[in-house]
Amino acid sequence: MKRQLILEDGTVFIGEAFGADTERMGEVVFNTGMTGYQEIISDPSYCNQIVTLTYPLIGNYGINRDDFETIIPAISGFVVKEVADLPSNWRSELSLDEYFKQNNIPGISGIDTRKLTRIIRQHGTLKGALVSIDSNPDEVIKELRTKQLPTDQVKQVSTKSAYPSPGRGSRVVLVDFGMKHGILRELNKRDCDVVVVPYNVTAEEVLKLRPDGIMLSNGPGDPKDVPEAIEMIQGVQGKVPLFGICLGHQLFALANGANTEPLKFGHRGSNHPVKELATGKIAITSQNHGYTVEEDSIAATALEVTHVALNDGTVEGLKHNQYPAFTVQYHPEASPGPEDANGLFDQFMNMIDAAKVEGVK
Ligand SMILES: N[C@@H](CCC(=O)O)C(=O)O
Repeated sequence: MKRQLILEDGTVFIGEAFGADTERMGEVVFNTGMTGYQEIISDPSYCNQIVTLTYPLIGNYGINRDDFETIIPAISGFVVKEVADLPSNWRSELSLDEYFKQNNIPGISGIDTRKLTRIIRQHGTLKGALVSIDSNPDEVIKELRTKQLPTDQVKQVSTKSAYPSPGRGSRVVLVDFGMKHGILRELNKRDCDVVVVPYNVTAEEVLKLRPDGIMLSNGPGDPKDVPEAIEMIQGVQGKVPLFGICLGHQLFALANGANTEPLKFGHRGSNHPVKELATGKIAITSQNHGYTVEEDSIAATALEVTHVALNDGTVEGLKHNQYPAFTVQYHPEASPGPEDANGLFDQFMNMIDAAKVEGVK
């Protein structure tokens, strides 16, 4: 069966349908990772996005029980050059086609993903739709140009109520803006007594849980669409050590008076080099973000830039000058991707231990 991928700039791609027989609209973005498609399709930060992978053969090791980043995937659609019909791996339980059918996600293959990626790079991120071969492209293009995509993605993917993930170590309140399981895995590995809370938790509710540390998760969309989280961060920082990842990093910046802005086409891949300014050390990192903290907005705040991207010089890490609080734009939990930055979770544990002895100031 044929299917169309239509972009708001008027480009129409025709390819083979796989996955669910349904139509979806979303922001079209590309990821350059050569492996890790299972983690990518289950990363809640891709909510409302149609993702294309630049690596040409996808699905060859199937879908397994262990590599999910969430239970219910939030991605809107998937675009590949070639999809493997017969996955081969000892852990594989489903093909990509079967998984997408089960989760009502449409896919398209047989597309020139190099051409698509070039269009996104030149035009910037743009809206697109996966529609049936019978749809009229002109009507779809008109709809893409006039219709706004939803801005409540964080609400869509965050937990509705708090739940524990118990351990015997430090109590960490993990604010779920669309949390990847990898973050919870890293905290559990360190025996943290984690309480996962919804995105709209108040500072009072967080402090009532008597946390030793607060973790701000990744999540989809524009950080400016989550004002309640900015207020919460202002109410907890300086009282408890804090660590933020990706959307959590952007929200921390906004809470301290810095600004965020959209990148032309984002950073999405598993080999983005990042430099730590204090040591000059380079880490190869996993990234997935469409927004960035505006560098010029930081000077007037109590924040300091700790890390920068080597590809384009954008801000990749921040710390607070007075409080035990630091954040990164990239993904130290990896999944997928390199684990060079995993030590940041240990840094957070050390910060928590120091605060237990010395207090937070
Ligand atoms: N949604 C934010 C953050 C992504 C994330 O937290 O993974 C962005 O695209 O910049």
